[in-house]
Amino acid sequence: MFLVGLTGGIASGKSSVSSQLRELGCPVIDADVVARKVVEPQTRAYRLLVQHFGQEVLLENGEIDRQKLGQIIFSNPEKRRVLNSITHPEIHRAMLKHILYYFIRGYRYVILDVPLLFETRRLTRLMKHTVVVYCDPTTQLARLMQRDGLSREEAEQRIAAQMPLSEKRGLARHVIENSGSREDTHRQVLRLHTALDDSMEFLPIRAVAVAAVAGLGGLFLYMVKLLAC
Ligand SMILES: CC(C)(COP(=O)(O)OP(=O)(O)OC[C@H]1O[C@@H](n2cnc3c(N)ncnc32)[C@H](O)[C@@H]1O)[C@@H](O)C(=O)NCCC(=O)NCCS
Ligand SMILES: Nc1ncnc2c1ncn2[C@@H]1O[C@H](COP(=O)(O)OP(=O)(O)OP(=O)(O)O)[C@@H](O)[C@H]1O
Repeated sequence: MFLVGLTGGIASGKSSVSSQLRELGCPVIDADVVARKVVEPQTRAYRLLVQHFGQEVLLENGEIDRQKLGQIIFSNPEKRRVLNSITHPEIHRAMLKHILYYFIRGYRYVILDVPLLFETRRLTRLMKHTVVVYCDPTTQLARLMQRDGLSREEAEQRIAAQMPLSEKRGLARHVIENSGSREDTHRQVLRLHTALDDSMEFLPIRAVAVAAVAGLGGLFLYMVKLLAC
């Protein structure tokens, strides 16, 4: 099995592309969804968040107030670093479990939708393919302001909290240009899907695992036979 890292900038269109890939039958793990699960009440990350950011980042029902936490961390790099140091190890652990699930089910590849893929070098090294969903800066800003109801200043702050999208584009093996129409993007997604389906596994891990188990089984039987003689 191999891993495909799908990334981009905030509001560049990752979710739109990943939902099209899901419709084509690809397994996709969404880091934003995982990130929400790992900070649910009773979790370790939740307790650490309350310890560091205080009760004021909680809603009345005890859940994390994501809007409030977002306002704090996107305007303060040090607090963002603290949030990342609490959540990222938990996110990576949970994603590994999802990957194992797909591995056991026999999928050839899994797509990881990770906004901060290139900001986290440890993860990047594990990817056979990297895909950046790109759109031009003006379009990105306009889409972000419209989708999240942010002022220009707030939206610019959030974009500045990530590695520049143009830099990410230079690091990726595949680029999906999403400044144009949804149809245009869909055509590129279809091409990417074909490329992934045609991609060879560098190391057929599944076959190696099966061979290793079969080999150990054979050795065991041989030993049993020897001892029985
Ligand atoms: C800051 C939080 C509370 C805002 O929650 P909210 O529901 O409003 O947004 P959501 O989680 O859907 O994220 C939206 C986008 O913001 C960007 N973003 C999120 N966290 C970060 C971060 N720490 N640094 C830079 N950009 C970020 C990503 O592009 C993401 O796709 C939340 O994003 C969070 O807990 N972030 C820390 C975990 C993280 O790094 N998640 C990104 C996936 S690894
Ligand atoms: N080709 C397109 N044409 C018009 N609107 C688009 C296009 N692609 C995406 N959008 C819109 O732009 C916004 C951002 O897209 P999307 O939510 O897919 O981005 P994202 O990269 O997943 O964002 P985030 O990093 O915040 O999770 C959404 O409102 C989406 O509907």
